[in-house]
Amino acid sequence: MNNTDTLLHINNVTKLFGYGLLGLRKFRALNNVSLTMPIEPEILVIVGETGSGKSTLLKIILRMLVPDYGTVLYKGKNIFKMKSSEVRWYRQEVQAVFQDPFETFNPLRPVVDYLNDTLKYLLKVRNASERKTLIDQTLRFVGLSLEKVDGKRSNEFSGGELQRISIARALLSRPKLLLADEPVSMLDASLRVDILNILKDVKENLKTSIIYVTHDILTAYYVGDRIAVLYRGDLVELGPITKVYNEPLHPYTQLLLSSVLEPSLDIRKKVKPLKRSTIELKEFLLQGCKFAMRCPYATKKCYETPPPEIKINGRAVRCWLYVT
Ligand SMILES: Nc1ncnc2c1ncn2[C@@H]1O[C@H](COP(=O)(O)OP(=O)(O)OP(=O)(O)O)[C@@H](O)[C@H]1O
Repeated sequence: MNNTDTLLHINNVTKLFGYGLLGLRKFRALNNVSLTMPIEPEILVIVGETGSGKSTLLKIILRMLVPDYGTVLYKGKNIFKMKSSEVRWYRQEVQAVFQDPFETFNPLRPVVDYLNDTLKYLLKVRNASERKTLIDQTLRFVGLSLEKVDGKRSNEFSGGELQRISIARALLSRPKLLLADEPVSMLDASLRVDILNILKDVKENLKTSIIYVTHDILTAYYVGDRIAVLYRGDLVELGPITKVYNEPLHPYTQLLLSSVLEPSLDIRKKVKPLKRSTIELKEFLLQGCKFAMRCPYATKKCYETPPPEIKINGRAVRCWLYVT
């Protein structure tokens, strides 16, 4: 895929973090991760358990963290080599919604001020009545209105309403890419589907692509077009979500899905239990496949040599099981 067909191209991105007493030794929180999103809108789900590198990847895309190796191209431009005018453009094009909407808004400020600020400072909309119109239009898109929101502070809204307002704030600049970091995990189950439906509308009607980060395999299936599975910084599997759910290739993906899919996946019985505190760093430091210590199929080679990326019917998996 060349750059003109590509919205986002993450190319061999590696992020090192320090560990140990002085933090002088390094582990790879992201290890040579490559991922491409096409220009056509899609919802790409990034799934993985705590510590798999999901937030690190999002922070890199948001330019909050700089990778140690690799590049990130947005519409062909290296996001870490942008001029200040390009950075402003990038902030309009790429917006984010976070897990806890109550952390997004200071309870002492009316929430509408945040929307106003985005229009004033990011988009330079100087006319106050134009700002009101844009705010009302965008709030209506998420099922609210300026009338319902005006003058109120965050503590006067439910979590679901506040998450809608966060999404509206992110949509004001008509972004082409929305990063949604666990946007429904703090909400009651009954409200989750409303927010997920808004994300689907954003893709369908505004033609905005979405990276949806989650632990939750069920909401992933509900919204996602493609899924990327991260394990200890390795992208272990990537593909269309229905194909991956119907036939997970990587033993870790099989394990993730076995908690929700019945009845044939018996891998849970075979996988070694995880003792998080001791095993996490050991896994990050493994030379070979990071899942080897838990994998029922692991051989000596899995511990020693990183598996190559194998392409199978429009999907990609990193596992020695598929190397013929
Ligand atoms: N600034 C940092 N310094 C050192 N280690 C870090 C730093 N940020 C993250 N890590 C470590 O990097 C690994 C990946 O963390 P990351 O937050 O990206 O995972 P995650 O998949 O987003 O987890 P969660 O779902 O809990 O948010 C973890 O082991 C984490 O402890």
